[in-house]
Amino acid sequence: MTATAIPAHAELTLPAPAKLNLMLHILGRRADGYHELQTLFQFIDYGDLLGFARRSDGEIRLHTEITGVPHDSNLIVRAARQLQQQASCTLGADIWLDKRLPMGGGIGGGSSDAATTLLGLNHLWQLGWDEERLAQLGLGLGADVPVFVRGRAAFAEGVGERLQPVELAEPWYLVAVPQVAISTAEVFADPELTRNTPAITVRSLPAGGGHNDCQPVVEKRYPEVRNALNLLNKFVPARMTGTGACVFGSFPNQADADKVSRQLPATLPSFTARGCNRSPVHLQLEKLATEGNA
Ligand SMILES: C[C@@](CO)(OP(=O)(O)O)[C@H](O)COP(=O)(O)OP(=O)(O)OC[C@H]1O[C@@H](n2ccc(N)nc2=O)[C@H](O)[C@@H]1O
Ligand SMILES: Nc1ncnc2c1ncn2[C@@H]1O[C@H](COP(=O)(O)OP(=O)(O)O)[C@@H](O)[C@H]1O
Repeated sequence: MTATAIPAHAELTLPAPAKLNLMLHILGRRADGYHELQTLFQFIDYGDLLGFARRSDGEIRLHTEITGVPHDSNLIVRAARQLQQQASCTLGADIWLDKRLPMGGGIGGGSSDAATTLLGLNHLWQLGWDEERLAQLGLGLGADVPVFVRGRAAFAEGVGERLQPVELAEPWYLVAVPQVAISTAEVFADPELTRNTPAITVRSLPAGGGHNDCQPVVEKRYPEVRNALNLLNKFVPARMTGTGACVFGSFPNQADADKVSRQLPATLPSFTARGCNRSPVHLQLEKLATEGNA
């Protein structure tokens, strides 16, 4: 990836935060092969940044390249084009991305970029779409897009599209990034995956907050993830997010999280960030709306 800073002439700059799956239970497999899940999503105050500027010629141009992701396959471009088409909007957009989130790590960078694009262009193009409509469009781009569009920590069911907002503690997290790419499809296709965890309700979360059914399968296939969990478990109870590879632990404050981060080996990069029940992108858009009304 070439690091293109967001230029000064961007009209709007918005964050695209990461998410953690604090637990992820697999209840069964649907007829279409997709898995029924129950998961708890919380955002962290760490992520990518996107810059937007209107174009009058209707073109959608992402000016930042991500190695291995062709321009037209990038979720940002796909989100922008679908919104433009469905809203019959004649305006286009220049878009810049400051990519900070590791890709394919289970922290939802691509989905969050797509959601921030929908929210940002809805604002810039003055489309007036509500979150419900944006979330429905987002679901077609990926199962995790709706929660980023809604911007509230949530208990999710189905493939992640049925969302119940929740108020969780907002600790500091240390997120360790094992240097391995994991295919979500491969994890869900594993014959050893547990697919029959009994359903719970958001009011009956098990002590310890549940578990991640994908973790044992990933630990078995990827020693890098197993080692990361073992290392982090020496300091704090550690868990994997999504289908991996990232693993995380929670801390009462930033200093404690940073201290452990510094003790991890250089072969295991990590970062620390605050958990948040409201997505930073929504807070920023609300701030803009307040300033606009002032
Ligand atoms: C399981 C989660 C939890 O957040 O994992 P992460 O991607 O964040 O790690 C997500 O919901 C992932 O959703 P999403 O990111 O849309 O999944 P995709 O990459 O499109 O899925 C790739 C493949 O995994 C399988 N798949 C995915 C989701 C699901 N609920 N059941 C499945 O069986 C399907 O075979 C699908 O074709
Ligand atoms: N803007 C984007 N950012 C990251 N990945 C993208 C983007 N657009 C498309 N992708 C593709 O989506 C895949 C999953 O990305 P990502 O959301 O980072 O993973 P995860 O859901 O595991 O956190 C990437 O490997 C990449 O091929």
